[in-house]
Amino acid sequence: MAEQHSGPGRIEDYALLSDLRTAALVGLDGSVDWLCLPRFDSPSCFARLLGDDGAGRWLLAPTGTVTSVKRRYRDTTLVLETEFETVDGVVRVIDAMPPHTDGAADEPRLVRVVEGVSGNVEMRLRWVVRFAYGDSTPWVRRVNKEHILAVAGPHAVVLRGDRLPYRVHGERAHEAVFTVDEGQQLAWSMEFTRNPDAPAAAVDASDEIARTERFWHDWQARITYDGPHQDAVRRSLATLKALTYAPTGGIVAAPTTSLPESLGGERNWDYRYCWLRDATLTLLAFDGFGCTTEALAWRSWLLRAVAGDPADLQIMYAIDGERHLLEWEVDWLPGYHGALPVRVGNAAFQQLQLDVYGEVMDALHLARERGVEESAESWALQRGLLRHLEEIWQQPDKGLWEVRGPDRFFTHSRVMIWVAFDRAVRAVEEDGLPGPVQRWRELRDAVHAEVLAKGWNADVGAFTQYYGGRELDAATLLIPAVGFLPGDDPRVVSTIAAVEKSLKHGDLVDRYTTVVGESHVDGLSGQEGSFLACSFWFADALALSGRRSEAVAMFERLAALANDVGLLAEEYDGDAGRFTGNFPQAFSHLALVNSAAILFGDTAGRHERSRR
Ligand SMILES: OC[C@H]1O[C@H](O[C@H]2O[C@H](CO)[C@@H](O)[C@H](O)[C@H]2O)[C@H](O)[C@@H](O)[C@@H]1O
Repeated sequence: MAEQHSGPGRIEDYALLSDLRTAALVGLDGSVDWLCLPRFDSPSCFARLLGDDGAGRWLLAPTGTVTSVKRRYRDTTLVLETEFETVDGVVRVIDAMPPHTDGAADEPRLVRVVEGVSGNVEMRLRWVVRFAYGDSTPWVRRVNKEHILAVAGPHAVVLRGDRLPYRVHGERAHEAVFTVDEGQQLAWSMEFTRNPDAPAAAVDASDEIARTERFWHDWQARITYDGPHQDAVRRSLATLKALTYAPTGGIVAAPTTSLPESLGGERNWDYRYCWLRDATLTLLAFDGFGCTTEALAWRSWLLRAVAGDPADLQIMYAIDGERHLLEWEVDWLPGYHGALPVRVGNAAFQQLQLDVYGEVMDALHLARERGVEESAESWALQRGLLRHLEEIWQQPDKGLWEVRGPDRFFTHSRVMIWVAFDRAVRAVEEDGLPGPVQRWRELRDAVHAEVLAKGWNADVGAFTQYYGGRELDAATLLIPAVGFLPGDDPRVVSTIAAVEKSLKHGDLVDRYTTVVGESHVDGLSGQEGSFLACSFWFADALALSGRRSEAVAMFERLAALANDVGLLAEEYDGDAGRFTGNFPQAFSHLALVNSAAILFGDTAGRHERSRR
């Protein structure tokens, strides 16, 4: 009984399911501890991840002692198999969320099947539904022999299955205990419904699992990568696809909120939104591996989201393009192992982060280079963005790390402003698109000179985090990757050495220093884990500076940090040997695939072409 009421597992204990509209996290203990319905950014119906049993969960696991658990996705798909070994035998739980396909009028559904592999194993199904991030206990009733309905206000789910649970005396929970014999198969499905009085008809769980498997196999067949580390690259690409909201093409940074960047700390953020930075980099990753459809879908999303006045550009939007992501604290949830606050919404939507202009221009430029035809609307949008950038580029900003401290002239932001004007010039020179190329050339050259004069600090021997400062920032490792300077430029080589000395611990690289009393640049207390994307960027910078074999070895060690099913969180706490931050995170996975492209693909040419 104690286990039933305990808190969530380690972050690395979770596996991801997604139907391309929302996602679930399933623990090694067989418990679905996170699910928001019907969208990634909807309120949760299972939130044990940020609390305990009372915040909602769906457990399906042996009642007795489990002697070992093995887990895997079927091939490169998102059909998850968890095998529990007990003294009485072995059972396999199969979990899947059938993907939404274009135009289908289906609703999100989670399918769970248990198969008896050997012996006779007693299982417990415990179903605790709490809507509104654990705040709303539904009215649960057995409508007929086939289904149970849980309803509270606007939220409703239907549970169907071979062994429906009963209300546990004295608890707001439902349970079924039953034995699964060798060769036996039992199935359940839980579906979101907008019409509790007439929910959609029952489905066949095996068919739904087969459909899910087929979808992911077909999707993987489009990936063109045939280099080394296929498993890691394909799992990362599938994870990025799984974070895509199919109805609009928007991409969430992660499916979770408030998994802490430092265990027990306050650096807890809601990532269930579409950042232009993260989404743009994801687009590049997709496009580099043959997923042009996703690239086009994202470009349409961008055109819709940014439509209107370029001065209104935000750095992030909701997955449907909604602009207001007001941040609030869920004060009734205890947080992941006590890490408070739990936040919903993200105040960063109002920040000025100038790097975003460079990322958008770079992504659309590379898409053109790879044969994605430019559209009139898309080029008009880019010209509008550049017009606005011409007016604001001399302002300080919050930088790519979205600091909550004062605005500064962050070196990385300034480099990315250069990227924006550089790609504009090249659109005219190389692709024949119309525009005021001479003005853009002058701006490009002015920013370049400014960064070399103010971002480079000869005393420190590095490009610093912001003009006039002495602190370092791993984002400066991107300088060769975007073509601002060649990888073998002495200032780049020296910056790599400085980052190595101050921000790198083993293979793990911090974003910047968070030592209290030093910089306070981010305006937050406490420290954080090392940022996995920065760790991959370090490997990229090594490769681009000519140290390829070291880079490959580092890439391999970093890729090995993924959990048993190939997933990466935002950060890694090297001391605790644990994942921290939201999970799985697009930034980390796209850094992995971009590194693979640099190390094992033909993308190196991109950097050559980008040099001035
Ligand atoms: O750590 C402080 C900031 O953390 C979040 O931002 C980070 O995640 C974003 C999404 O992956 C990424 O685009 C950004 O570069 C990261 O710093 C959070 O969203 C911010 O509100 C917070 O200030």
